[in-house]
Amino acid sequence: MMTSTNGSACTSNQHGKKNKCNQMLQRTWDYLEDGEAPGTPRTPRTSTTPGHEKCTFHHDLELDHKPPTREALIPEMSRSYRLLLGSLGENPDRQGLLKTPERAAKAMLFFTKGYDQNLEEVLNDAIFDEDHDEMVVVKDIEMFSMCEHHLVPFYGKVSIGYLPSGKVLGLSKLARIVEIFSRRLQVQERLTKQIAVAVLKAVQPNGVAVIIEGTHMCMVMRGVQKINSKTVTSTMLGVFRDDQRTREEFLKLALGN
Ligand SMILES: Nc1nc2c(ncn2[C@@H]2O[C@H](COP(=O)(O)OP(=O)(O)OP(=O)(O)O)[C@@H](O)[C@H]2O)c(=O)[nH]1
Repeated sequence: MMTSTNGSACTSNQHGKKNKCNQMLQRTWDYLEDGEAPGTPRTPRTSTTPGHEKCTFHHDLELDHKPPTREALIPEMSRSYRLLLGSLGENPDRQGLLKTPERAAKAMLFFTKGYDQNLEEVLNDAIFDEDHDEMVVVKDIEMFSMCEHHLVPFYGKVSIGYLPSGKVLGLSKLARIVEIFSRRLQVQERLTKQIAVAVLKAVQPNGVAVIIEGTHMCMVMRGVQKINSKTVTSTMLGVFRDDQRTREEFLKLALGN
């Protein structure tokens, strides 16, 4: 993990592109104003259950806030895994498999625990006023997610950069943002964008850049079985999108050894 300060970092002011950057950021802000959590499907909230107003998990699933906790899902999930074992021709009552449905249910809840987190709670107000307007990069953040097409893992590393505009974010919070959105059923492209938009929402910087390098087990263990293939996705917002030098500096810092 690193924070990089480089005297040659460019800002939107230096390159006279502030208006263009602002337009880009404004479009992203318009997008944010529609949704409570970045990337959350814009479905109408149906529940008024007190205490669950910010519950993106139930929002995502369009449930009416029942059951009240994710743990309450375990019995039904366990029953589903038991059926699955039977479908595989296994005997779910044999000694080695007796607790497997419940273990599998708990594991799946862990793999998708991001549904139960929201940005505000995770940030915990660790946003600091700071007169620092040069690039901050945290690179090689480990990421584990679940492919929404095959329900198998994809994993890799995430690098995040932003150009502060009066506020900086606690460094660990960048990694926590990765956890919120990776611990869900995902596609890599959406994950990349959600992370970038969350950083934008948190500190309203002059720009955000996110790059993810992922290995998809659905392409490794099955299907096309290409064990060395890697998928690289990026999202560039604000000055990172508009200014080539800024983008190049980020890529050098994020991808360089
Ligand atoms: N764009 C994108 N595609 C993904 C991601 N994860 C998995 N996929 C792809 O989703 C596609 C699903 O294709 P289908 O043809 O419906 O499913 P399939 O028969 O299992 O496909 P194969 O994997 O080619 O065997 C595959 O091409 C996967 O590689 C992701 O994060 N982003």
